[in-house]
Amino acid sequence: MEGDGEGDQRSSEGKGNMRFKRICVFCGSRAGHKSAFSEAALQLGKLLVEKEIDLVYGGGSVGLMGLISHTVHTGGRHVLGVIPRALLPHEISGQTNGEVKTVTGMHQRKSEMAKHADAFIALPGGYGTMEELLEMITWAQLGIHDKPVGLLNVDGYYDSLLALFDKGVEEGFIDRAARQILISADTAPELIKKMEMNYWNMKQSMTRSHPDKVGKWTNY
Ligand SMILES: C/C(=C\CNc1ncnc2c1ncn2[C@@H]1O[C@H](COP(=O)(O)O)[C@@H](O)[C@H]1O)CO
Repeated sequence: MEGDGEGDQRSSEGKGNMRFKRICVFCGSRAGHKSAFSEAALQLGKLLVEKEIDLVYGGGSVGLMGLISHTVHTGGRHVLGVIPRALLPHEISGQTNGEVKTVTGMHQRKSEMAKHADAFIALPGGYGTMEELLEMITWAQLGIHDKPVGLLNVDGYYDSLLALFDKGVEEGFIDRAARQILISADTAPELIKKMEMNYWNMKQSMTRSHPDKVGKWTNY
């Protein structure tokens, strides 16, 4: 991430200078029933191109994954698809857009995706997307990384998941501070803006809670 040098003492007003270079997007291997989901994937893809941000994703061209990767790739940005060998056959995942990195399994895939990106965004999706999102939140909570995690809540798709997280706080299972790890918004421009603004706060709070991990964040 640019604007993130050692000793950078910018105030909150200066945080707008932060710029992501590569974002990892988790999203459905299906397109879902509403056109709003596909439209959101296309809008996020176009925004990444406009903001000169590269894409890391799960590889393949199925569902929303195909829409966003095709948009970013044809828009001229670098696309890295990280795909387990077992999902590589075209009949399972389709043609991967951009560079393909083949890995042995799902665990290696996630750490590769995390290593190559400086922020994460989840679009609507199923179990796979939710599992990837939850793992990145958990890793942030444990101090394994300090990268922003965003949720694009298209058409309220994730309202009940967000309500469950709030319930987790209310019932004492999720720390109030850890609830702030996940940044959500209804549209891609709003989400990326919030994530850029939030990055510096997040880094400071992670440094306070995990001083031993400073400088070692990408230690998966
Ligand atoms: C099983 C089906 C398609 C499998 N094709 C996939 N190709 C690449 N990556 C995938 C695939 N399925 C899941 N993933 C990963 O999980 C996320 C999407 O899962 P979801 O359950 O569809 O939300 C995605 O981010 C990938 O990293 C036919 O459905």
